[in-house]
Amino acid sequence: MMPAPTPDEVRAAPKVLLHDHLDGGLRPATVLELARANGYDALPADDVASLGAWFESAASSGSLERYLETFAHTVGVMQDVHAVRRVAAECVEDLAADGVVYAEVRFAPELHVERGLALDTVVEAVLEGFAEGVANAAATGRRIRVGALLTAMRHAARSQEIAELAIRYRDAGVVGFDIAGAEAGFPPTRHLDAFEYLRRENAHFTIHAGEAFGLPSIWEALQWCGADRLGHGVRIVDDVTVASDGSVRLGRLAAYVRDMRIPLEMCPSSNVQTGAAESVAEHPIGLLRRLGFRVTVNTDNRLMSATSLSRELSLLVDAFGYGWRDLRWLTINAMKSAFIPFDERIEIIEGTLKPAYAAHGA
Ligand SMILES: O=c1[nH]cnc2c1ncn2[C@@H]1O[C@H](CO)[C@@H](O)[C@H]1O
Ligand SMILES: [Zn+2]
Repeated sequence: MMPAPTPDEVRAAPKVLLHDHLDGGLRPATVLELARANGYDALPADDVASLGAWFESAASSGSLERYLETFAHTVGVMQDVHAVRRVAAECVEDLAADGVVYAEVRFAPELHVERGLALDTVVEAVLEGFAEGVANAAATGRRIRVGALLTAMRHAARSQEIAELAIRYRDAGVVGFDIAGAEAGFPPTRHLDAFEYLRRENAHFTIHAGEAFGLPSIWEALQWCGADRLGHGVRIVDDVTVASDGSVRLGRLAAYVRDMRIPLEMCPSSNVQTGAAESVAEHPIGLLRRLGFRVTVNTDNRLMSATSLSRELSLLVDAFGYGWRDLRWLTINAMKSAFIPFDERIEIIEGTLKPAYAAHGA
């Protein structure tokens, strides 16, 4: 038996992150500083430790709707170019320090226009911040590549506009599109026009589905909207039957997801906080990985879950006894599922990921 990967080793290993929200990953100290600088006076705590603890506990309500309420305070301090750019730069620095070599970071431009910013300005500020973060990381010897995903809010009606924005910036660092927000009552087909437009533009998108609502949401996301990947997708297990003798039967939707290698952007800690999973040990990721679904591991919101990608992976090492081969498989799954061009994905897999995991015997 190979020794289990330690938290330090997992942090040092190159990792790939597909599902991380910019407005869910601020440093608590930055939230405080920006609030002071912008006159945002609604923060629930006024020191770094209590504010960090507040986010994690307020987000652990067992409901997605209550979890999402905590974003009022991060979005609240991200309403000017300086703040947005700073948060984006720090995000990349933090991911690079955690050993992430490729990340797709998402945000909803429409949430950052309360004080008059134009949508284009928000996107440009984020992209500039990413470039700054990449340069700062390089100065400390860490190489990371970052792409942006533009998110439209599913309860709102701006998805077509946001999809057009994603296409406008596709050659400047935006690699895809997403919808997020409360899932129950807001099915993906509400935004069918935007998805059809993106498909005509040969663009990529993922859809938050199967997190706080079940199979119909996943089915619409794939079969009506044409999503390339699923944000979370945990409820796909509702279409998997495990008999008492251990034999497994997949329903038609689960079979489609596995057969078509649809990437599942799974976020263990976030799912426990919103009640989508009972605990990390009982997270469907264990079963889905065993069955060979294209599982990827993600952070969702590092601030609200007080986590990092290496921590999420280490939680799985503890819960499921994952070793280096499992970590390599999850990481390569994620890189294969990225929205950048095929040749660039292969280069990261062959040039960076495989050699590093081979050094651990995987
Ligand atoms: O796990 C999630 N499920 C659904 N929506 C989410 C999740 N995490 C964050 N957001 C929503 O996405 C917006 C843009 O980043 C956030 O403001 C939050 O409202
Ligand atoms: Zn999410």
